[in-house]
Amino acid sequence: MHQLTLSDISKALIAKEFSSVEITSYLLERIKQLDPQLNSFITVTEQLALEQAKAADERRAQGKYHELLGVPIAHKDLFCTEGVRTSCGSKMLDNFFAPYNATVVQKLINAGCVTLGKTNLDEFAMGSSNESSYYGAVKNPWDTSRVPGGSSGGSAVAVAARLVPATTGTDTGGSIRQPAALTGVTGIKPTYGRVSRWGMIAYASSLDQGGPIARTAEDCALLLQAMAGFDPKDSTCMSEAVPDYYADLDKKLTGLKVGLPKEFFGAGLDSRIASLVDTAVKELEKLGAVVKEISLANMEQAIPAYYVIAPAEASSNLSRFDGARFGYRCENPKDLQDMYTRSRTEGFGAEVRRRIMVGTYALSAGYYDAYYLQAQKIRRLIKNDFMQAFNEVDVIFSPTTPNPAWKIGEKAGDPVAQYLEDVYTITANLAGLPALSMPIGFADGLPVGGQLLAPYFEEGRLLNIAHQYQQVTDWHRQVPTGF
Ligand SMILES: NC(=O)C[C@H](N)C(=O)O
Repeated sequence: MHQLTLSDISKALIAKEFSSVEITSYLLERIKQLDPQLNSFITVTEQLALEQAKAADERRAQGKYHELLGVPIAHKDLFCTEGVRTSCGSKMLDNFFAPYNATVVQKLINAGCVTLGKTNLDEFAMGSSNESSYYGAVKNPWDTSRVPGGSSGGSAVAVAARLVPATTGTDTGGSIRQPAALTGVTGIKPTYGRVSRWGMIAYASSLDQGGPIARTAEDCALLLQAMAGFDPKDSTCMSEAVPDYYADLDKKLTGLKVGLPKEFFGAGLDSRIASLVDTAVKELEKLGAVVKEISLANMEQAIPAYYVIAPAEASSNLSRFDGARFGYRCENPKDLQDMYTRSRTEGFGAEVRRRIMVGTYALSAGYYDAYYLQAQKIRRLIKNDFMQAFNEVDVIFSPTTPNPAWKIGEKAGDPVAQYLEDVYTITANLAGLPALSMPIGFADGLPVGGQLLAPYFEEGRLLNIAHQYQQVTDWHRQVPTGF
């Protein structure tokens, strides 16, 4: 049963081959047995899941219909879930039980999804390896001595290890696509404003975007359909109508113009990944695509710009965690100042503290012009590069990451080495564009992802291309040994 995809499960539930309670109990048991070696869940909501599954079966018996009715999923533990711990991977929120559901969570509940639990992540989504979680590192099921990527590492691993057919994730600089690539699954970061951020604990508000992680593009389409759409509670959420992603999946790719940005294939790219991207491009050509070299000239500036803007926004967003209103408070504070200082020092891990300090510095008087303002100017140049490229091509293709999964601990002492792993993913966030990662092969047994980027609100195009690619390849069907 665990090898079934989200859409297989949806169809089987509709055909009454099994009930939601049956598939839910089965997966809960599987999580119990297998997750101790992976650590992909922070909280398993067994009782809630069984109640929701029972309710879904009852709704179905009454003739109610939704593709997702009774389908089990899990949420990255930074989406607020009513009455359930929402930790953000931090000691700071270890005792925080959200009093309400994030819009994404509520929309999926309304559709009839069953919540199996909350998945592990880098603390406050800051990281590319899932090692910074207060709840411990997540292991990659393809090689448990390696990282799964981050920050949505738990979400990607739970899908890759067949513990759950699909999960939600969030992506600020690659947090959906990079772990999807490193674990051999499919994930899409929608256009900024496509999915509501209400109830998603904020990291960098101008970059954060929620999206689905699943085994196939088809499953991502199903889930995104239910997640996307206008929300009056998020002022940056767009009112653009949500197209039928599922209906577009079967479109042929004849004449599709695919751009290969030359800057994404330079120094630093693992040669095994370069050759897998090459093979994937040939596959797209066989499907009718026309390939063209393009240039995204300012891409080299993306990492420095992102690692000023994201920490700057984080330093502001995380100021609310002061020991007074939310989460962790230190023992026996001497006075108010001592409470703030010790609660924050003890409640946040090293990487979060580093980013708060970098961000506070970049925003402080005298340095604002030198760093933050410059970074914003680069951001605009990167967006302009994309706009120009999309005058020439329909979609851009690149590697998702420069390297496959590395050993746990290997880059732990060198934050910049980790930041460099985001080199191909962060431009989409800086420009606000939709981007998808799909499995395109293996480098010595480790999964490799290919990234597709499209113009604003063209999520349907990305899902269509990935779906067509997945009809003629079987990388997404490979299963890690033992799962
Ligand atoms: N949140 C993300 O998208 C991950 C990114 N590597 C970061 O640490 O900012």
